Amino acid sequence: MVIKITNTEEMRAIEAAADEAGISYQTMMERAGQAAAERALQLIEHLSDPRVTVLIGPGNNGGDGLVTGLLIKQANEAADVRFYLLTERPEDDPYIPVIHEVGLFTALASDDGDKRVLRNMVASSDLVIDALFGIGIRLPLRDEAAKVLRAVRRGLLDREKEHKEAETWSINPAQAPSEAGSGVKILAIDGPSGLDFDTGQIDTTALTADETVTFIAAKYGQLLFPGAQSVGQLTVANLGIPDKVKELKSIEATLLDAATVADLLPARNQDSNKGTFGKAMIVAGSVNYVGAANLAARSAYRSGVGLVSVASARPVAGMLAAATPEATWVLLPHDMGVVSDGATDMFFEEIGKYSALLIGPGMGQEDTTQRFLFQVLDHNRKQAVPKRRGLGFANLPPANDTEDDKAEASELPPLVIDADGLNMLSKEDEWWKHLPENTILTPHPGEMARLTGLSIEEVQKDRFGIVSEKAKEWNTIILLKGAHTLIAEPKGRVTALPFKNDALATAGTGDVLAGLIVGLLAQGMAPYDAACAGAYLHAFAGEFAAQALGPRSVIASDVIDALSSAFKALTPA
Ligand SMILES: NC(=O)C1=CN([C@@H]2O[C@H](COP(=O)(O)OP(=O)(O)OC[C@H]3O[C@@H](n4cnc5c(N)ncnc54)[C@H](O)[C@@H]3O)[C@@H](O)[C@H]2O)[C@@H](O)CC1
Ligand SMILES: Nc1ncnc2c1ncn2[C@@H]1O[C@H](COP(=O)(O)OP(=O)(O)O)[C@@H](O)[C@H]1O
Ligand SMILES: [K+]
Repeated sequence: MVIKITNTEEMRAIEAAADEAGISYQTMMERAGQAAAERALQLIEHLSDPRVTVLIGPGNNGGDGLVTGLLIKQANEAADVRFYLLTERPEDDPYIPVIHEVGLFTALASDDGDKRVLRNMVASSDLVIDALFGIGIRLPLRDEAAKVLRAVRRGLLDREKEHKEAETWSINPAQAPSEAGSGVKILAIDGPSGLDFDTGQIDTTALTADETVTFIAAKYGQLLFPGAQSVGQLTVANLGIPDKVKELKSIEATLLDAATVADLLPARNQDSNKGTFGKAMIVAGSVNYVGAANLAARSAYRSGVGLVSVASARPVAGMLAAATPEATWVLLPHDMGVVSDGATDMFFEEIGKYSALLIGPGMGQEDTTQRFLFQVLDHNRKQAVPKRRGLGFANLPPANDTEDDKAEASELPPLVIDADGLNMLSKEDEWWKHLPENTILTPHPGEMARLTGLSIEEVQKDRFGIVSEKAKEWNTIILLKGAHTLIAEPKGRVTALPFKNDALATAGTGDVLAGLIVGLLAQGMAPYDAACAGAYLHAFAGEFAAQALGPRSVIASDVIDALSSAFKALTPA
C-alpha cells in the first residue's frame, strides 16, 4: 500500500468518492475510530487502570473521538474513559446515546465556565485524545475552542508539577532523573486541533501531540513546519479505501514507507563478485575539506556497491588513504589543493569504468574547480547531442541523425551533484541546461535558496510547491533536504520522507547521504528510486543512531555505522 499525501480539498473529494463506492461516511468514521483506538490502547497498555480524557469537537473529528473512546472502553474494561464536549453534539449523533448507556462520564464546556472540570480531568489523565478539530478547521480558533485548549495545557502543567514534586522527596545526585515530563501522552486524531492541514501553520494554543493517527492519506500540513513539530509520530490508516478510487489514485505526492523501500532495493545474488555490484566514483574533497570525501566513500561502501573510488586533489588522497582503506584513488591535477580545470582529461580517461558518479562534497568553490565541473558537464553534453536535441540546447551544433551519432550516448554515468557542486552550479546563468538528464541534485534549503534565487524562508514555506516546480523547470531530480526531506522529478512525482530527527542536524551527514545515493545508483537503481531509497535509509540510520546514542551526541560517522542496522531492518535475512 502506497501512502498518498493530499490537501484538504483533495481529501474531501476522496471521501466523497469512497462514499459513492460504498464505504459510507459513518463506516469511515468507525474505521477511523478503530485505528485511533488501536494506537491509544498501545499507549496505555502498561497501566493497570488507565485514565483517558477524550476532547470532542462539533464535527466529524469529534465523531472519530467518540468512537475511539467507546472502543478503548470496550477493549479495556479497566480504563476510565471520559469525554469533554466543546459543544453539544448534533441531535442525530449515534454515539452519545451509547456513551450514556455505558455510563461513561461526559462534561460540556458551556457548563464549565472557568474550565476547572476540564483542568482536573486532564491533570488526572494518563492519556489525552485530541478530537476537537481535523481538516474542517479554518484558523484562527474561535474563543471557546482556544479557552478549552489553554485549560488543557494548564491541566498538563498541573500534572507535570505534581510529578516533579513527588520526585523531590529524595534525590540521588549521582543518578539521572527517571522520566522527563509528566507521563501524560497526547494522541491527536488527524492532527493537533489548530493545525492548518494545507500549510502547516498552527494556532499558538494547539497541543503538542506524541502521536497522530490520520486517515486515508497524509496531509501536507502534517509534514510542514511549524505544525509538523506538534504532530509527533504519524500513523496513516487507509480505512480500506481501495487504491483504484480515481481521486486517490491520481494523487502524485506520496509518503515513503519501509516496505516500499525494501521492494526498491536491488536483489543480491550469492554467485557474485565485486564487479556485479557496480563501481562508484566520488569526486570530492579539497585541502580545506578533507573529511567529506571520506564520509561519502565509507557511506557508499555500506550501500553494498562493489567498488568506490575517490577522485580528488593529490594532497587529499595523501591525508585520507589510511582512513578509508577500502577506497581506490584517482589522483587529479590540482591547484593549491583544489581540483583544477586541468583535471578534465584525466577524469574522462577514468570515468568509463564507473556505473555512477557523485561530484561535489568538500570540493570548495574556486574558479578553477568550477571550470572543471562545467567542462565535465559540457564535454558530456557535446557527446550526447543527438539524444538531447529539442530539450533547449540551442547553442549546440546541429546533429545529423546517422546511426553513429545515435550510438554516442552520454559519457557520464548516472550523476549526483551535492554540496559545493551545487554552489558552483548556482554561480552560472541557466546552469540547469548543462545537466545530463536524470541528474540528482541534493540541496539543503540554503543551497536550494542559492539555486533558485529565493530566500531560505520562501523555500521552507512552500517546500512541496517549490521542489515540484523546479524539478519541472530544470528537468532534473531534486532532493530537498531537511526534516521531511522531499524528492521530486520533472514528470510530477514527489515523495516525502516520514522522518524528522534532529540527530541528523550535524556536519557531514549530507556527505553520508550523497555517498549512499551514488552507491545505490552504481548498483543499477533508477535515479529517482536511488534518491528515495538513499534518503530513507539515511534517515532510518539516523533513527537507529539516535536510539543508541541519544540525538544530541550523534555524529555523521555514527550514521554510517548505523546504516547496516537500517539495511538489515529493511531486508531481514
Ligand atoms: N468524512 C468522513 O467521514 C471522514 C472524516 N474523518 C474525520 O472528519 C474530520 C473532518 O470533519 P469535519 O469536516 O466535520 O470537520 P472538523 O470536525 O475537523 O471541524 C469542523 C467543525 O469545526 C468548527 N470549526 C471550524 N473552524 C473553527 C475555528 N476556527 N474555531 C472553532 N471551531 C471551528 C466548525 O464549525 C465545525 O463544527 C477529519 O479531520 C477526520 O478526523 C474521518 O473519520 C475519516 C472519514
Ligand atoms: N531535523 C532533521 N530531520 C531529518 N533530517 C535532517 C534533519 N536535519 C538534517 N537532516 C538531514 O541531514 C542531512 C544534512 O545534510 P547537509 O545539510 O548537507 O549537511 P552537511 O553538508 O554538513 O553534510 C540531510 O540529509 C538532511 O535531510
Ligand atoms: K484533532
